[in-house]
Amino acid sequence: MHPPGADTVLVRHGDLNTKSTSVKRYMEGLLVEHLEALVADRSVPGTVVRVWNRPRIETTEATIDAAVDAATDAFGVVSASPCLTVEPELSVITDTLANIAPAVYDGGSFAVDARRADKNLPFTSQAVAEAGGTAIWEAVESSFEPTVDLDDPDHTFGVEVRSETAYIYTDSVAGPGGLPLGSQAPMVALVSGGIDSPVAAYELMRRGSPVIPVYVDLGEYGGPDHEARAVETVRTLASFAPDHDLSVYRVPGGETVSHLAETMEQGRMLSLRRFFYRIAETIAADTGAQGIVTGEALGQKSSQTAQNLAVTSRATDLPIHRPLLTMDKQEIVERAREIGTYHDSTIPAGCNRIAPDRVETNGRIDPLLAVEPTDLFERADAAAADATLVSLRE
Ligand SMILES: Nc1ncnc2c1ncn2[C@@H]1O[C@H](COP(=O)(O)OP(=O)(O)OP(=O)(O)O)[C@@H](O)[C@H]1O
Repeated sequence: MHPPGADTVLVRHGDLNTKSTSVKRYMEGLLVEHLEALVADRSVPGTVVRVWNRPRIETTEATIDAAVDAATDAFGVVSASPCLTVEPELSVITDTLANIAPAVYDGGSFAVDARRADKNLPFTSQAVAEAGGTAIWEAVESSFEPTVDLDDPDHTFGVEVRSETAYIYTDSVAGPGGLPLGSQAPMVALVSGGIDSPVAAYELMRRGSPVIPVYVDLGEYGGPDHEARAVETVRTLASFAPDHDLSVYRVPGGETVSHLAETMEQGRMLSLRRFFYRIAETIAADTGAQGIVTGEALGQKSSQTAQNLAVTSRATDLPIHRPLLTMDKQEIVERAREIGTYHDSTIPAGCNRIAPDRVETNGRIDPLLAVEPTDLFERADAAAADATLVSLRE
């Protein structure tokens, strides 16, 4: 809940603080641009102000919650607080705390968490905490029996005093953390539209890599809503990145998928993954992407045993990033729900089964190469060359 009158969002970042001054300055610039794009895309009125260590969004009280949502969707943001801004004077700060306390305090323990960014101010953060605590106490004691708990309070009144302004807040909303989008090189994301691959793509975005989504059309094995699932999940990912183009590369793979199904029994699923990776590699070469991201998790499927990942990975020299490798399915599902891709991922796609009756769990490269179509990679290159772009803009 925001304090009455809050019209500014204070934005905190985390991993940027481990960087050198020049890198941090560059990344803060990216973060501010990204915040500006999110705020504009969601028609939140206001201005993003670039301040060393603490960017902020100045908006209105009516739109403060939407501004907090935008800030906490930005990659690199650890948390954001809707704030009141006042003069950095002790009496003004304590009066403000006394004014907002009755609206946000409804019993239980409280604490004042005071910080001072400017060491030249004529009062300490301890003085703010003590005077602020007294002011809050006196404002609510006629209606409640307040207690102070500095370790685990029910209510925290935050005060951050900087040389020009003091920020007063009662809530901190968690952001995704990570690094600003665009601070790392782009990656090709193989997106099937299932539950896992959109989460994997999101994780790379969270660490700063824009993704180039690639969906391989499986032809008669895909089912009527297979492509829709992929495109809709990417649309959700794109809502976190309005300043990046997430048009989907739709690659016609149906003919090769049918060929694999007709000509291979053992190893078919491994060759299919090798076909995907090779397509991704080709598109990466065209787009400057520096790696491939997939939704694979160790042992989740027969094609994802340690042996099979070793065999399939040999199809490309590019690094294959598997951010979900060690995650359990339930964790991935929870993540998909948080991000908002879960619903579209569970649209029944009506896929036909490609997997053979007896699945391979212990693949080895030489036996596989003996049965795999010799032109598999030429097929992948040709399919990638025939890709069409699905724009997400209506
Ligand atoms: N049709 C496809 N187009 C693009 N990439 C795909 C496709 N099918 C699978 N992949 C990639 O290969 C990975 C492993 O394939 P798998 O068969 O496990 O996918 P899935 O279960 O259909 O979907 P997901 O892994 O997204 O839940 C996926 O996470 C995804 O990165």
